[in-house]
Amino acid sequence: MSLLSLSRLSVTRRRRPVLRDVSLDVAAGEFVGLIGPNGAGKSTLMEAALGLIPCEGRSSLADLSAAERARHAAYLPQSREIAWPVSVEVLIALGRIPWPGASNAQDRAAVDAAISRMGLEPFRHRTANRLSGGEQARGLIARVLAQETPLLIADEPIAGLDPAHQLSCLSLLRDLATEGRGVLVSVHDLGMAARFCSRLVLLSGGAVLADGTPDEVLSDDNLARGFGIRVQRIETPEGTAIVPAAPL
Ligand SMILES: Nc1ncnc2c1ncn2[C@@H]1O[C@H](COP(=O)(O)OP(=O)(O)OP(=O)(O)O)[C@@H](O)[C@H]1O
Repeated sequence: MSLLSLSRLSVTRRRRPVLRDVSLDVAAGEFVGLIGPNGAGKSTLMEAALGLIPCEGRSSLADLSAAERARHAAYLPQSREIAWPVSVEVLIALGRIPWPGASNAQDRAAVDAAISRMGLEPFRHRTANRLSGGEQARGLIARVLAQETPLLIADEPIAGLDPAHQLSCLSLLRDLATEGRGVLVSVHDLGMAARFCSRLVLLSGGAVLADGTPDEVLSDDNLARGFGIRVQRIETPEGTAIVPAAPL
């Protein structure tokens, strides 16, 4: 079942095309990683898919009302700004706004589960915007989880997280996909993308350069064309680690 369908999305910014004719589907059960160099159009693709910026082409989310869309897709933007000095618990509970008919018990269960999944119990009553950068990032991911949507779209969810939390965050997102959600993330760490995502989409210059399994997409040729780098591949018990070795 498709949870997101993008057909020929194009975005122009300051009269410059930054996304060109991108078509992409995310099905239930898929963990799709968007990769590509800085400025490739990853954030733009997510914003256009969610209807947050004007675009040409079609996103299936555009057919939904704002309320329906918020119950279908949760979004973690790249900016980690927390505007108000609310507690972590209240910040996460904001993810329940799309569910006005939910009982208090359902809301509490969703918030408690999100706090537990992101290891935020010690921070529950702390003021969210006075936490460290990584702790704030985990609070915002928990807010996305509390939204309990079939589709999760997260722009660089592991940016700013320490290695242990990077692993637990991607492992959690993979588990959610295995449970039948659809997950679309952007990620810069190619090794982590290869290890956790079921499918990768490589964007370059606003267009899709490659779309397939991590092995297919992370070929030497694609990495040279997409990122202008040569990589070293190291076999580990957890799979192949991909280390950027040198610019070409
Ligand atoms: N608000 C904006 N106004 C004008 N141009 C923009 C705006 N936001 C992004 N761009 C441009 O659009 C292009 C794509 O940006 P985008 O943020 O989507 O890239 P990205 O792949 O997410 O990059 P990064 O890996 O650095 O986060 C870039 O050239 C960027 O300069």
